[in-house]
Amino acid sequence: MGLTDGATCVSIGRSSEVARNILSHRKLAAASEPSRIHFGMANKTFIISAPGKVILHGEHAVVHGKVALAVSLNLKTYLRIQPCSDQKVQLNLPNINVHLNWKPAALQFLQSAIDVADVLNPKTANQIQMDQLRLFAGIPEGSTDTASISILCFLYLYSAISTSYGQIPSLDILVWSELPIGAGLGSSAAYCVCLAAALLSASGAITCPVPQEKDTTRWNEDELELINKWAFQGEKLIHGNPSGVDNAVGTWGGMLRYHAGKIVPLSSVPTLRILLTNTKVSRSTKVLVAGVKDKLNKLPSIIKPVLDSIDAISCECERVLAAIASGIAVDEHYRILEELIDINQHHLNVIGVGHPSLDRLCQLTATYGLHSKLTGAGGGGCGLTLLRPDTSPSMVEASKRTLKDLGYDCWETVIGGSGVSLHSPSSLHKDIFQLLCDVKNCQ
Ligand SMILES: Nc1ncnc2c1ncn2[C@@H]1O[C@H](COP(=O)(O)OP(=O)(O)O)[C@@H](O)[C@H]1O
Ligand SMILES: C[C@@](O)(CCOP(=O)(O)O)CC(=O)O
Ligand SMILES: [Mg+2]
Repeated sequence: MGLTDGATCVSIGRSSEVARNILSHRKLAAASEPSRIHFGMANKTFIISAPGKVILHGEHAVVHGKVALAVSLNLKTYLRIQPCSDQKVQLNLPNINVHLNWKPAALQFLQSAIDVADVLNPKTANQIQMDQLRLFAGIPEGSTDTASISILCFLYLYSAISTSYGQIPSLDILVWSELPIGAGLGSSAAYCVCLAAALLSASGAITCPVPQEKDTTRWNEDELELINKWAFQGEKLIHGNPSGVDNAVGTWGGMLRYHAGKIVPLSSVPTLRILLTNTKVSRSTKVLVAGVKDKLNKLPSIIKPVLDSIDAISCECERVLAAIASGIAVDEHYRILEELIDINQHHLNVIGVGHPSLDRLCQLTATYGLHSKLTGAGGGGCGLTLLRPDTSPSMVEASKRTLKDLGYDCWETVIGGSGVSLHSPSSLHKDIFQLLCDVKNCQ
């Protein structure tokens, strides 16, 4: 589908016939009139957001086919996309100080290296393709720094999506996140979900449901599925072996039960009060996930039962949350939730993803009668603390003060917001819009 900017008529997508047929068969293409995307000027900017996530239970075990419960956060990653009159593809990643541009003709060379057999079921990048992308970007072999990984992830999604669905024209992409990066709150997945949604829209593979003034819209279910699949390919590049839970939350939002690729939204959940603490100890999800796999391979009879127990914790937690939501024995069920948090934190230490900074978090909150565990990949990063409905504001303030004295960031969070969305600029908080516009525009 061609996405056009009325007067200036900037076409930003021409799907190949093959992709168009498949997609229209799946009702992915616009049903009637083609959608219009308005690019070019400040007021024609197009903005996409995807939320971060908190894993309540099941991190790491979920990589090995166990159940995880995860919920979206009110902290998001934002992507600004606009056409670039300068015949360039620009990538601005202000969080990590990356500002690059390429000639589309040069990127076309990359597309010939990416073989995409099935547009609805994207294949994982192979080593030869990754080497081509790396050489193209001038990234030395074995580089694992943040910038290199983020650039490779963009180049892969750009090349594979334009090979699959249609040439992506010159455009200026900026991704900025209010999430701490590399801290267990799913910034990598939010980055991939935003990129997948933007590039699929620009290629014409999915529609562009342009939001009304001051409004936000979302894609239809088939389109969300496609966004999620491509975001998962991006996560593979960043994480090595992701479970898919983070990109599922980034795509659909809300609270989910994730089990071996099966995503079930949880309908019966109480409003949970959660304190999030960022220990600011940096770590890499990829390294931690690989460490658990090594332990499992080395000591299967010891580690497997731990993962089974984490699975049981997630299932029990789901049951208890439903009971609380129905108002059944709320106090008693909160006690069970606290116990599950304590047990899981011990398990996560056993499988080697704890950290002294997280131990301190747990000990400190325990002095206030509160229960904490790491969330996400661990090894530092963030932990969550469950607050009861009746935990007093003074108790929360006191624990926050003590944690901040340790140098940690600490805030009570809002959970359960929507997944990947398209925003009209006027629907965004003006500070966020300003921030997205302040970063250098396409010349
Ligand atoms: N806003 C962003 N801009 C650029 N890269 C990002 C952004 N958010 C995430 N990333 C990429 O994701 C990586 C962090 O992923 P990961 O280690 O899984 O931590 P987490 O997902 O818990 O934040 C970063 O090193 C970077 O490559
Ligand atoms: C450890 C894991 O369960 C979650 C990782 O989350 P994060 O990247 O630390 O936000 C890995 C995964 O599920 O892919
Ligand atoms: Mg991640």
